[in-house]
Amino acid sequence: MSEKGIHTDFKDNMTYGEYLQLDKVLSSQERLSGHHDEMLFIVIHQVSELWMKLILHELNTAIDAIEKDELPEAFKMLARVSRVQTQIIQAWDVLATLTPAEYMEFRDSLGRSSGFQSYQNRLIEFALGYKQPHILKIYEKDPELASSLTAAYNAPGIYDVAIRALSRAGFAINPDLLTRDFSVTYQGDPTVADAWLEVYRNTDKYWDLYQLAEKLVDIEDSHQQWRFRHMKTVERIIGFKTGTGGSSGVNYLKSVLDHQFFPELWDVRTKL
Ligand code: HEM
Ligand SMILES: N[C@@H](CC(=O)c1ccccc1NC=O)C(=O)O
Repeated sequence: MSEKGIHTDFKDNMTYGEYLQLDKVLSSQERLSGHHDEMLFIVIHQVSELWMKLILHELNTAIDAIEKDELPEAFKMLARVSRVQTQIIQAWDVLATLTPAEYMEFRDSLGRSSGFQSYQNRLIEFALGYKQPHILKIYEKDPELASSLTAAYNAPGIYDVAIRALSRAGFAINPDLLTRDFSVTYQGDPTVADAWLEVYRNTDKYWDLYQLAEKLVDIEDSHQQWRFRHMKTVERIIGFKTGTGGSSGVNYLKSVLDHQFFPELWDVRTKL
């Protein structure tokens, strides 16, 4: 687990600012409009992107751990993801102090840029299994980004590896699911529903799989809360104006709330 020893260029007299590369981090808040409130807008996005970086780091390592049946290690990372999600959900309270009039003072200086282009948000949604072909087109002009996004797009998401763990634990999972085309968003399967039902009915016997399922529910729940707070904060700031990224705005953000990442983990609750 430890990455110690990879780097050999430690400096005895290294300072706090050098270690954290604060020269780069703290010189990256350029208010294009010069408006006072644009600082809040930039900082909230940068903080969110930094937390997304940690989410991805944990989520991708958790995916590898689940593939290796190292579930306790995965739980540790998924619990951390949940805590970080709490932070980015609460960040909306800070942004909500931005009034419509304040935002309109600098909105034009954002041009056509939009959170729609957040590369890390896409990677998170891919890791959670939400794949939509039109998303890759957003990044066509940047071949480097496009190729690493495509790799994540084609790779199994966390729910795909959880389904493979169910199969390894002896559940009769539809074999097509184990080697399916992972670039297609998972649509649900009765064999997976049956397996989770068995896990939830026999929690003592399948304690680790039950823990895994509940950790996944925590993460989906929080991801949806984040999306909902985004949608509602956007509504209070720009109402139903169209988005700078070219979408309908709030109505588009409402429509993505419909997607369920781990459908059987929600359905099982009705059956218990
Ligand atoms: C005043 C604040 C904000 C407004 C008015 C706003 C507005 C919007 C709108 C209208 C969209 C739809 C795409 C478009 O047409 O532009 C969008 C997408 C998005 N925004 Fe924001 N946003 C705000 C703050 C944030 C913050 C703080 C984040 C955090 C990183 C963020 C992340 C995203 C993401 C990831 C999407 C893509 C959502 C998806 O496609 O599912 N936004 N935003
Ligand atoms: N889509 C927003 C603009 C926006 O929020 C934004 C612009 C540049 C960088 C990040 C942004 N945040 C989230 O979408 C709007 O329509 O006002």
